[in-house]
Amino acid sequence: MSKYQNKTTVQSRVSLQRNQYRILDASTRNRRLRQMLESLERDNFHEDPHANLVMHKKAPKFEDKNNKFGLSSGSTGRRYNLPRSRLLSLNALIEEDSKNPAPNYLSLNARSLGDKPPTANCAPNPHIPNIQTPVDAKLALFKDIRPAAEHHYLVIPKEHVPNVKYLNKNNIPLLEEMKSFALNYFSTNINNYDVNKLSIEKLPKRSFGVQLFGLLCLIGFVTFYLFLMGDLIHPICFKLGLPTNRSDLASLPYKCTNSNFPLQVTNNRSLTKRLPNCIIVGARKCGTRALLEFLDIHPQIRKVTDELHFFDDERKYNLGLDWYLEQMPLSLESDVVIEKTPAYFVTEYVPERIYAMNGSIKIILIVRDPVTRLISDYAQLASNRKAKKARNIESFEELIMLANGKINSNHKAIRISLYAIYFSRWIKIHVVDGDQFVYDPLSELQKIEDFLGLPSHINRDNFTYNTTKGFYCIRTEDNGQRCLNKNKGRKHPDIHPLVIQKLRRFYDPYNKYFYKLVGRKFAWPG
Ligand SMILES: Nc1ncnc2c1ncn2[C@@H]1O[C@H](COP(=O)(O)OS(=O)(=O)O)[C@@H](OP(=O)(O)O)[C@H]1O
Repeated sequence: MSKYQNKTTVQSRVSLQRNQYRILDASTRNRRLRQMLESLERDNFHEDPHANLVMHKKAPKFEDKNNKFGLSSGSTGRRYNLPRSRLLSLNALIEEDSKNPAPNYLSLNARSLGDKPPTANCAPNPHIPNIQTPVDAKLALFKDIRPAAEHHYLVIPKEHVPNVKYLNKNNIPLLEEMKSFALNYFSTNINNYDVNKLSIEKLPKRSFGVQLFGLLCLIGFVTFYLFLMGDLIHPICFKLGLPTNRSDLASLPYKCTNSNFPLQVTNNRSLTKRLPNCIIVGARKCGTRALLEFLDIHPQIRKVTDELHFFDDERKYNLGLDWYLEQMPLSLESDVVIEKTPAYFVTEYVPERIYAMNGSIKIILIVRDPVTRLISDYAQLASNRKAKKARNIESFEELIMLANGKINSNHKAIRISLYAIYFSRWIKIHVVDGDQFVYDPLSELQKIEDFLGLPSHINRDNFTYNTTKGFYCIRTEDNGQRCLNKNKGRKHPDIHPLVIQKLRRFYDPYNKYFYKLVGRKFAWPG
């Protein structure tokens, strides 16, 4: 073979390889694109800004044998666990439901919270550190055992203030006293301190203060932290522990009053972390966030802000109920603690896990017109993909329809709107009309107060209509409004009427069956 021929052969081999590479590259690119879209889709299912719960670093490891709550970590495969991959035709669904009576969770190792509420650890610490200072009749001042600065002291009132959330303007004299007590100590004992570094915080659980006053079993004393040399500076009013919706703090110190708060709780010593006695399980994109925020107006409702995904996410569930409990807000025994995670409604093994935790837990489901829900889901997906600069955003039709023009009943978003197939797994469930909730939140909220056995509290004055957003928002104390963020109430894409019609036909029988199961009609077009 001549040198020239040899060179040509090598060249053609190179170009062949290049061609092969090109082919390979294209498929790799496709694969990557697909993976990217899939991961975007996964992301999309955690879109609520409150869904990004950071896992606690010190979360206890969960092992079945050590599980003091007696939960099993897996599904027992009961009949009410409809396999996720199987979409029953309506007739098959009705037949299956009629063959099986309502699920009975009594055989689960259920425990009621009322029996023995799990409490946070309030035992006195045997290693009480050196108290450095005067302890006057009303207040105590001592050095923090884990100082965040060279001089880091705490002032704690002996009077019981369960939590910063319970402060109101009546407590201003106490706060003033705490402040001057601290300043007095510093001016006589320490040089060179900076009064701007005085702050109020919720006392962290298991901190020295809690341990020291552990006999009183109080978590969340109001404490003054003096960070004399540290960087931790924030305004004097309540950085921690006060949900923003309840804050009307502006920058004014001590302006922590909110008429919704119970003013007198000083005799109630049972403020502690409790597992939820109510869960909003779904459905996704039906108004779960607005529902939670609006319910939180009630003084006896304590919400968990983040979507915890405890029961549907194996990683979280394996951390055990100790971890779950840790995420709960402080509450009184008479309070209702509510968590919301919309993925619970459609995840087959979740009901069993929830009822194993608490057999008498109250469940809330909010639903809306299935087609609008589906479009809302798509609007979110498209917006997330756009935000992540995805090159290929499928159209709504591409996602929900098969090439033969049929509805793609395996598409997750399509299935979430098939409320009837998930509904019968739940007991003690109250259903909220999400479409009605947009126009008249109060009537739906009042029904929930009733369902939860709470005194009626939420009223018309708690809301104000935001014409720009087209939604009700919470009226704040200064007559302003607090609305949900812009992820709620996105513009929906225009969908061809024929596609809408097809979807309506697809959902109609399932909707009718759902009405029957719930015992209530919804005004969803058929
Ligand atoms: N008061 C108020 N303010 C804002 N938004 C409201 C309100 N009430 C109900 N909704 C509807 O809530 C829809 C979002 O539902 P979710 O909060 O369940 O979404 S998520 O699953 O948590 O992502 C959201 O859906 P889209 O309009 O499709 O974005 C809203 O229609």
